[in-house]
Amino acid sequence: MSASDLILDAGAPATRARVRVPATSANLGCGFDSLGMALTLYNEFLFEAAPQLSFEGCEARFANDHHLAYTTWRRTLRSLADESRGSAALCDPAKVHLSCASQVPLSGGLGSSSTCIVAGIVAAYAMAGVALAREELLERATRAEGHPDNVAPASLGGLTCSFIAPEGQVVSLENPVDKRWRFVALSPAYEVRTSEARRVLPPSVPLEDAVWCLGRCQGTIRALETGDGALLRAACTDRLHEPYRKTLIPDYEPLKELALRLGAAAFWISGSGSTMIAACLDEQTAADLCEAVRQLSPTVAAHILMADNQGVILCER
Ligand SMILES: Nc1ncnc2c1ncn2[C@@H]1O[C@H](COP(=O)(O)OP(=O)(O)OP(=O)(O)O)[C@@H](O)[C@H]1O
Ligand SMILES: N[C@@H](CCO)C(=O)O
Repeated sequence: MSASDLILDAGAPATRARVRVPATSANLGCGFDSLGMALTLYNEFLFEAAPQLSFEGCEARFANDHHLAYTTWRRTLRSLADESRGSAALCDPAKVHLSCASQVPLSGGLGSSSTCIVAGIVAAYAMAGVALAREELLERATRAEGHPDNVAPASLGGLTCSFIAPEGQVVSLENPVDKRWRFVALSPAYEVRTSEARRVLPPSVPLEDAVWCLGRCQGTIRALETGDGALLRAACTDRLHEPYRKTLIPDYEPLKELALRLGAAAFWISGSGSTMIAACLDEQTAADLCEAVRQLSPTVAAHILMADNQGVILCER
């Protein structure tokens, strides 16, 4: 195994671990359930041995033993102990303080659940002192999330194209994103749950719609890699999920019309929504769009982001 295959080196067992995980935009239009990209918006989680179980920095509804980062951390520690790997002696799952600093909106579409899952796994390995290989992180995180398109870029950074091989192995191909791209994330105040957004999809799609997306996927990857706005405009449109899901997002049509009129190269529903992304090739277009969105839809939060080409990092242990 080469050093680049490792997310984390083995070390001494530790009583604390602080992990930072980027937000992610899945699908990128035509790459339903396979493309994803990490963005410069972060959730940070500090796990620390404490006299009792306690939570800080998260909404009251999550401050309990069902918190997704906590349950993932606890399950991962148990599984490492079952496999007799590392030492969990310093971290009693019932006695931990979880402190969260969250930038990723909870309205959905920017991979907030993946930040919890990836952080819980990395923190458990760090505290047990076990080395973590990228394949192992991808497989554990995909099993927990159900699909790899958010957890892969959250783990590895950049733009990833992922699929699950017949033997169950998660394959994820990384592509760096051109630094000129600015991604304007538009997050309405209302939430769209992934489960609800999957329910509105048809069980099968016409062959021509599947074909529509195949070539466009490669075009979208190339355009994001090279900063080719005309190619992104031509390639980045979808027929597999957006036509069905836009009905769940009342702001979709007016914001798409506005973004394309002001010069964005492409506009997509981020993940399963409700967040939407406008891809712009320069800072000024992105700033103009934010200002126009403030006028048109003041309840929609607008963030100008870049691609994160790094993925999860262990900040301290
Ligand atoms: N910061 C957080 N703290 C605790 N739980 C969280 C947090 N973020 C997400 N979750 C859990 O994940 C659920 C949201 O997952 P969901 O997949 O619907 O949204 P998402 O990951 O933001 O969207 P998408 O996968 O479309 O990008 C929440 O209901 C909660 O259970
Ligand atoms: N690919 C997933 C991402 C959301 O988690 C979907 O669109 O349902």
